[in-house]
Amino acid sequence: MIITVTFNPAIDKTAEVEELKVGGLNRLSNVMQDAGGKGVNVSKTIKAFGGETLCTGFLAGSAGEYIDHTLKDLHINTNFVWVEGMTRTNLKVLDKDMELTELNEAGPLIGEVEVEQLKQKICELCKNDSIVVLSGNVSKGVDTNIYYELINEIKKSGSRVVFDADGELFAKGIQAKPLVIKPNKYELATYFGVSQDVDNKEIISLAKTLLNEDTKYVVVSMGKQGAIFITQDQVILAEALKVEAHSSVGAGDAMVAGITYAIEQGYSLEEMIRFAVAASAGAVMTKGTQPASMEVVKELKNKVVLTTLEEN
Ligand SMILES: Nc1ncnc2c1ncn2[C@@H]1O[C@H](COP(=O)(O)OP(=O)(O)O)[C@@H](O)[C@H]1O
Ligand SMILES: O=P(O)(O)OC[C@H]1O[C@](O)(COP(=O)(O)O)[C@@H](O)[C@@H]1O
Repeated sequence: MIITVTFNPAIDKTAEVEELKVGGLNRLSNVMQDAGGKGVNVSKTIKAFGGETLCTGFLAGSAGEYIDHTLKDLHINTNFVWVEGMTRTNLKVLDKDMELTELNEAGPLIGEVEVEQLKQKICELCKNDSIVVLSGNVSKGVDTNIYYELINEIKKSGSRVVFDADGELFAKGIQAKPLVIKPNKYELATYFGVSQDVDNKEIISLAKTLLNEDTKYVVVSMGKQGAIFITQDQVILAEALKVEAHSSVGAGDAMVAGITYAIEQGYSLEEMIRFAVAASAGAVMTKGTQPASMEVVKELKNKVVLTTLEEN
């Protein structure tokens, strides 16, 4: 079972505008909304692959109810901790050139008691063959040490962790050595304090320092430039697929879902990469944060171009 944890889910509102005018009036078209947030998107994608998944995290108010119902309608198991306030709504605006502007709310304030409830719930849900995806921002009131603590607890139960966060959450979380880390290029550059224009050679040498006895995969996603998969034995560059883009929101989450599903299914590294890159390209082809179907992903995965950059 793949368990996803979303500390700060969101209704993702995606809308289009000809040209975004900062400080001006923008009239939006093609507005749509999805149940979102990083882990929620991962679960939606796993379900689209035919996998079994459960979503946990915090939900609040009518926006939380919308997310819970939407997931249940998709036959995704949910087991959230309900808190006071309102789950956030994040606005994603795409202009005619597919340039994306994201306006993400902070989310409800979470108290220590609720954090403890969620920690306990996650520990109860973990079986020794579970894979737990910890991804995304946390709301106010949650200590940035949270992922570090959770990864340690989850590993004690014998479960494996796939981790996708940024800033302090990332910096602290990776110290607990999750199985997989998926920073994007900018998150990696920020963590190491290097230029955002970092080249592939430097990305690889920095990412390699994050590998250890437990962290076996570091995946650096680079948007349209593809992704680099780094393990102790191999470094593989996967080009992004050239697809008709409708929304890149959720592409990273689809990649995380692809990696997680591949690990659960016991795919080879090459199959994992093909699957993850195809899943992310498939997500780009759909509007909003809708996942691509398994049929589309299977078709796309044969088109992924891989280059082995290093092999031991
Ligand atoms: N415009 C695009 N066309 C095709 N694939 C894309 C595009 N944008 C992203 N992807 C795929 O999605 C993956 C994750 O995207 P990225 O933007 O790096 O993640 P994140 O959302 O976590 O920042 C990329 O490695 C790539 O394979
Ligand atoms: O938790 P964060 O970092 O605020 O991100 C939340 C947002 O990220 C998303 O999960 C999309 O993430 P990606 O584009 O990185 O896949 C949205 O659904 C959501 O609004």
